[in-house]
Amino acid sequence: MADRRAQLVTRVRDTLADALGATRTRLSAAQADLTAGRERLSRIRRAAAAVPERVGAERDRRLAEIDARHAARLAELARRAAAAAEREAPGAASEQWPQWKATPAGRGEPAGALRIGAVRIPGAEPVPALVPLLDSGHVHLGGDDREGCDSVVSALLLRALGRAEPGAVRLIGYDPEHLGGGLAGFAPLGTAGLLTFVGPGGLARLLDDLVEQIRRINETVLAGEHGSLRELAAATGRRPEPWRVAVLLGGDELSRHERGQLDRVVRTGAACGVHLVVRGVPLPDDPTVTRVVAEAAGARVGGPPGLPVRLDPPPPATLVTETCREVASRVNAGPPPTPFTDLLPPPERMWQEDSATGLSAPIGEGPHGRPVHLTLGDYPPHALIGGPSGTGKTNLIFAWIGALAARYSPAELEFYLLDFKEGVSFARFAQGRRDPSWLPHMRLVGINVNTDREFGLALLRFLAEELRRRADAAKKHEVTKLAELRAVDPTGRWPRIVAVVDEFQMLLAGRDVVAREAADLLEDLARRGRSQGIHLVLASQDVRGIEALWGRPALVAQFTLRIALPKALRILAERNDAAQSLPRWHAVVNAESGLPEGNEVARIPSASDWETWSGLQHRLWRMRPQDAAPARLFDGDAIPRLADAPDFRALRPEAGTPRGPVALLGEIIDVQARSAALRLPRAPGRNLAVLGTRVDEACAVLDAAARSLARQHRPGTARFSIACLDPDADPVARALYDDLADDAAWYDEETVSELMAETADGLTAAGDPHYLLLFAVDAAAGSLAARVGRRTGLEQLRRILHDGPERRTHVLAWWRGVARMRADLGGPAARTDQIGAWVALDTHGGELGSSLYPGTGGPDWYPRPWRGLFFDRAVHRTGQVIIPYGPSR
Ligand SMILES: Nc1ncnc2c1ncn2[C@@H]1O[C@H](COP(=O)(O)OP(=O)(O)OP(=O)(O)O)[C@@H](O)[C@H]1O
Repeated sequence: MADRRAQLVTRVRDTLADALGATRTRLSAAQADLTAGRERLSRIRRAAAAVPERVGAERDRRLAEIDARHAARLAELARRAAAAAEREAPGAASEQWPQWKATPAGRGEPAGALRIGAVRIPGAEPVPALVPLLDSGHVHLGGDDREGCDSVVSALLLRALGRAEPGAVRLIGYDPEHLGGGLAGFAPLGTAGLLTFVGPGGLARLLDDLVEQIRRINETVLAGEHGSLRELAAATGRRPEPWRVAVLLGGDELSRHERGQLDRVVRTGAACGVHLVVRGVPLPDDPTVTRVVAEAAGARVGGPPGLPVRLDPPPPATLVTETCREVASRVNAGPPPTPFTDLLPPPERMWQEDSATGLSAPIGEGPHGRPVHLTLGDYPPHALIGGPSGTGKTNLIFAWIGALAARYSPAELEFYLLDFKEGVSFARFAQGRRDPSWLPHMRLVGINVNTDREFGLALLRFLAEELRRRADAAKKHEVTKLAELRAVDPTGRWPRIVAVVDEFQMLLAGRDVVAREAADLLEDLARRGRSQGIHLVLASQDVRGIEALWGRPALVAQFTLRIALPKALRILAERNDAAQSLPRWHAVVNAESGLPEGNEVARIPSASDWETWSGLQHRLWRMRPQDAAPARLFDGDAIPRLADAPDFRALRPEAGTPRGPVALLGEIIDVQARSAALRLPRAPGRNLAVLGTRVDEACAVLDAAARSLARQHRPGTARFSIACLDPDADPVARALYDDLADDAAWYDEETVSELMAETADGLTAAGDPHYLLLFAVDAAAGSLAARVGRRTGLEQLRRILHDGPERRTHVLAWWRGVARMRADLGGPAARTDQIGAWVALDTHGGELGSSLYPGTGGPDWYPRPWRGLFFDRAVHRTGQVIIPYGPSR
């Protein structure tokens, strides 16, 4: 029992132990679960707690991002708006006052809008607040901030002035309450007529006047061709009318008429450059009206309601007055000339015109901005230009030549130009050392010809010859005019010729043969040149020049084109005094022989300054035909060189003995730079005397003669005997002796008698040519007076002079005076026919009379430096002026 009990107890104990164990296990499992659950819970709680924080951060991040993008976009838009404003209102239109200066818009460039302040945009840079005015519309100011309005008015006016060329903006003020006080700073403009005030009660008249201007501009300036002055300026680059800005500052209520006129101006003014800036006068609603409201609380522009604007401070008073003073003084100084390029066709149209019927080119701008043309052809054929010194004659010639040269190719037009006043400005048409270009149309430029009237004569003779050639060709083709000749001979070269002679009165001055022949030639050319395409353009600063022509009514009548510069006298017809009131750089162009009804006033551009001219010349030079030769430049102040002379270069040794060798003595004053040539055939009298005391010139003549002769003989086939009797001539004679080398022999005072004796004795047969070059031969009179054998040296010399030439022995001798030569030839009454040719230097015409020159009294010759008069009795009727060649070494 006890066992059973014990067993039972044990079993129960076991069972309980098992149960306890199981329970413990479960408890610990449950506790583990509990811990895990708690942990999860706390994790979940933690996680749950983190969710809103994250969402918020994300939201904030996104918001910040949007803000930043917005701000950047706003800044970008503001920057773009500012950049656009900068473009729309460059320079003076928007610059801040401390740096402000006038920056006029270029020609044809729109004037743009004007800044009055800055648009306020919170968080962004301010954007300039612009108001369109010039060529665009009108501005109406309102609001109780009077000072704000005043500063807008002065800012607008100053900026408008600064954006336009001086004189291109005119202000009309109507300020009945303050009698102009509001515009006081602009008063200096009044001195140039750029600011006018209309008194109280004058509004109707002012508006009537504006309406009338608009009507006139529409009718005569725009003339149906352009919609507005802005379009005209864009198309042509010219602005023929100023902008007119009427500033109306308050006043009484408008009458019906005034209101009607004001409405008209608002609607139609902008196209004609007529604008209103108005305060205290209502303006009708119109797209052209910009409203600015300035209140104490702030200003707004555009609208209503408009954009909020912070107005700029007013421009400093000194800036306003200084600017206005400067503008006025520029205007008072006269209008600036139009640019030279206005006279030129665009590059692709250059050299496209045909000159068959005439030559036409603009010379400047007329009062309405239209070009004024100069035409040469059958009518008018020739032109006279007149104006006192400094009024722009030379410049006008440049402008005209440039305008023609750009239109017509060198095959259509040639120029010959002669300048009788001192100066070299025309030299640039020819090739120079500084600038290798030349004007391809220019055939001849004569400068510094004031003492060489013969050069003018040479040009006229040359043109007369050309006229004859053309007339002959016309006759051959049975036509009468150049246009017809060109039509029947299309392959011929028949350019029109324009010969310009500046200060031409010099040519006609004096009553000598040169003046007489020049006047005759001019008259003939003027009369007949018209139909053969030869046109004369004569310019003079001096009324005497014109009077020289006036004596020949037939000549004057041909010059139907007249161009008068300011204050020119006598160029226009008698009662036509239009030139007297011309402003600077203007000309009256008149193709009706100067009758008042033919007057056209042109503003002449500046064409003669170096850069302006060379721009065109270089362009045309690059276009020149391949075979184009530079113009001949005749410079009266320059000394030609024998080595450069075309006639000298052309000389070659002939096989055998040349039949008629030539001695070149100097350059002829003519169109082709030819040399004066003395032929030395085997014929009596073929000797040369150089007469005068000038050592350098005399040496130069003998030197050129000897060198040119030597060039025609092969070495060893001619003799040159050089006798030098004046130490001053020694260097030249020695250099010649050295250069002629074995062909030359040297003689001096001691040996000259031997030369005479030996030469005279050798004159029995014609051997090799022998040239005696005697420098200052009269200085040897003493030694030549002595006998050598049967005869004196002088007798030998006379014999050589007499018999030598037929035996190829020629004397080229320099005597320091006519009387000395005569003495050597046998006394005052001695014959001189063995002196077949002479060159007179400082020897007066009167001394050359009797047997040396045909007729009585000798030639018209007044000695001048580095010139000689050459006369060859075998070929000349009158003497020929020559320029000795410069030293050869
Ligand atoms: N249309 C013009 N616009 C601007 N400047 C000009 C104009 N015409 C001439 N000039 C200037 O005026 C000055 C005198 O001009 P120019 O030499 O042409 O006068 P001129 O009548 O030929 O005088 P002169 O007979 O004394 O030589 C020059 O400096 C020239 O540049």
